[in-house]
Amino acid sequence: MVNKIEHIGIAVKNIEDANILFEKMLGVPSYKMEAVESEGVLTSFFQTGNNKIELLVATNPESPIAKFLEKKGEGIHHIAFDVDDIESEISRLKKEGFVLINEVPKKGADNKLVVFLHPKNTNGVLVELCQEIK
Ligand SMILES: C[C@@H](C(=O)O)C(=O)SCCNC(=O)CCNC(=O)[C@H](O)C(C)(C)COP(=O)(O)OP(=O)(O)OC[C@H]1O[C@@H](n2cnc3c(N)ncnc32)[C@H](O)[C@@H]1OP(=O)(O)O
Ligand SMILES: [Co+2]
Repeated sequence: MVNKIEHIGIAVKNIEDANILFEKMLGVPSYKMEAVESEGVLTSFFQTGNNKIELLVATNPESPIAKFLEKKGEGIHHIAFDVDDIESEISRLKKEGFVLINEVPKKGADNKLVVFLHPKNTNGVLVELCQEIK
């Protein structure tokens, strides 16, 4: 079962500038910055009530964020849903015919295991499922 929107990922070109902008907008500073080498990203997190905003900048040219910025420009990149049991969600969604980009959960940012659903089969929305690592 999906609990809630955990975060919304936003692709940006310059994370320092975006940090200043989002701090002004939300009235709170970024609470953490974390690089995820396997994804080629540097992230910055803002708490917004029960949910978060994740700013993402590319750290190498092969990064999904670099490709996204090239094709679409800055903007909303993905929606992440919080789940209790990522393995059971993976089997449920596979049975429902969804295409997973990775079937084995990988380590994401902010202490999470993550998998992605391909946007081609989800009305053009890149969906991330994440489970807290306990
Ligand atoms: C750290 C972690 C965390 O929160 O813990 C994160 O969020 S990491 C966040 C960064 N990591 C990821 O995004 C990992 C999962 N993403 C991927 O594997 C990739 O970005 C894909 C989604 C498979 C797209 O790959 P790639 O750009 O190489 O393929 P492609 O250019 O052929 O794109 C295939 C089609 O998907 C579209 N497409 C690409 N990225 C998209 C996005 N974010 N939202 C919606 N559509 C998107 C393209 O426009 C294209 O559509 P057309 O065919 O119509 O032209
Ligand atoms: Co994310």
